[in-house]
Amino acid sequence: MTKIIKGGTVVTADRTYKADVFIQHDKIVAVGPDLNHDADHVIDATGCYVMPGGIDPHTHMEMPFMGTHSTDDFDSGTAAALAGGTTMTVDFCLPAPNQGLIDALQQWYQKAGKARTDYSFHMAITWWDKQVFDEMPKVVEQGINTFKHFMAYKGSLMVNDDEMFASFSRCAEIGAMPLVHAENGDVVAFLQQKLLAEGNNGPEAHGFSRPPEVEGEAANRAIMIADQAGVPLYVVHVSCEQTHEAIRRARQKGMRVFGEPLIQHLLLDENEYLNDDWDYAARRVMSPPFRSKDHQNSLWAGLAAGSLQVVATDHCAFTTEQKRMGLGDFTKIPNGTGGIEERLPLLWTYGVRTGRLTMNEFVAATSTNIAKILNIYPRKGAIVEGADADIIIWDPEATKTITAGSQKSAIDYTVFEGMPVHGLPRMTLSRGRVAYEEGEVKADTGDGRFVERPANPPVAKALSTWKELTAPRRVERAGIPAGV
Ligand SMILES: NC(=O)NCCC(=O)O
Ligand SMILES: [Zn+2]
Ligand SMILES: [Zn+2]
Repeated sequence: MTKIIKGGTVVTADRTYKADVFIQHDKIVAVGPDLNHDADHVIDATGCYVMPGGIDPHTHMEMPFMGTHSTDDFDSGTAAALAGGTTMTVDFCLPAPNQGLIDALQQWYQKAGKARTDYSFHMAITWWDKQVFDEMPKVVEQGINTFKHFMAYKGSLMVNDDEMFASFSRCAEIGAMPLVHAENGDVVAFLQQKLLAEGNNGPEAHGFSRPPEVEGEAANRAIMIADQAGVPLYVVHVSCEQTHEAIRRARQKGMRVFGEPLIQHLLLDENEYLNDDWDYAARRVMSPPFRSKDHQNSLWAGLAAGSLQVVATDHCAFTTEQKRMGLGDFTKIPNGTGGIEERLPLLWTYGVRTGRLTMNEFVAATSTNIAKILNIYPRKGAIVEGADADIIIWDPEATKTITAGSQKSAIDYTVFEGMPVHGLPRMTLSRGRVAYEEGEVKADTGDGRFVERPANPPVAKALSTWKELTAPRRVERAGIPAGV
């Protein structure tokens, strides 16, 4: 099976140029101007950009959380992904208390059997003892090189500093990278109880209970712990200047820290929680919460400056009925919002079309940077010979208004309802197959494949080399033997 994409403009993280793309089976085998290869299918990309498929490194499909499960599973969630130009998702495997990592992984492989996109997992460290320590290298052997730590959700997913330091140190030993959800869970728990006691029980109190300082403190703490453990760090859902500042400062000091804003935090602000309609506000409850416009400006600036690298979604979609579990007590509203179908069109419309990002920065933030961080580049995140043929044919002139009625997600609303977008995928190819075209998802349930991610990405190797070189060393003194 061969295909040729003709007449388009290839946009990658570092170049924009007129070129055709020739695909054989699941791989790109040639990229260049006016290719005259014979192909079984010709795809006309005149007037379109040809870009690497999006990679969303932060999703929660069918996530067991807060007494329920997120409603988009790997089937509906990855259908939505393809419709929005995303060809790979990375979900979080969450072991239950005392459950082994490998055991939990079997459950996630089973759930992900329904995926229509390629996928991988981050393994969450939700508790700590020798079994977890022993199983971490086995997880890495299975092609998972990232471990997630929740510094919030006290009493469920949260880990303490000692557990985090032990796990980060283990990551350093096995060439893996820790991720953190950075919020001070103890302070959040205190503020939640205080607000409830004062009669603040509506969804707006969710925002009051998680101020930016709570996030910035935790991010800074995780960064310093990672530095002591000698390991790179990836901070998920960076929502505010305080966290961005901590990341920026660390990077300026040479620390290997990455930051991931979400499309929701870039575009939706804290006023959403003040809406008169309880359902409207509750649907937007996620952690960290939406912030002020100043924080949004900081995140956009970080993407342009390179201090923040990746735009994700944290797609974790609950229905209105599920959100109503928190009527009368905001702490029981399942935390999470959707965005996997809208991420690329929104970032294009409000990033590229406004001049806040270049097209190349758009590709970097939605695909290439995370492919490098996750050590799957250039198999993913690139339009080059030998890469997987995960490609978007992007029509920069296509428009629509986002509405729940036409989304692929299984929930009954979208937090982006009514927002116009200008720039949409006309076609999405996943490993050379047409997976989405003109409104229709063509990939079947189960077409996705697990993508193995090898340990020791270049940044981890460089950092461990440097840490070894600069490690404290005993000064040898004449006449004083070691151990005295
Ligand atoms: N973000 C959120 O509110 N829900 C999903 C779980 C998490 O990432 O914290
Ligand atoms: Zn989180
Ligand atoms: Zn998340």
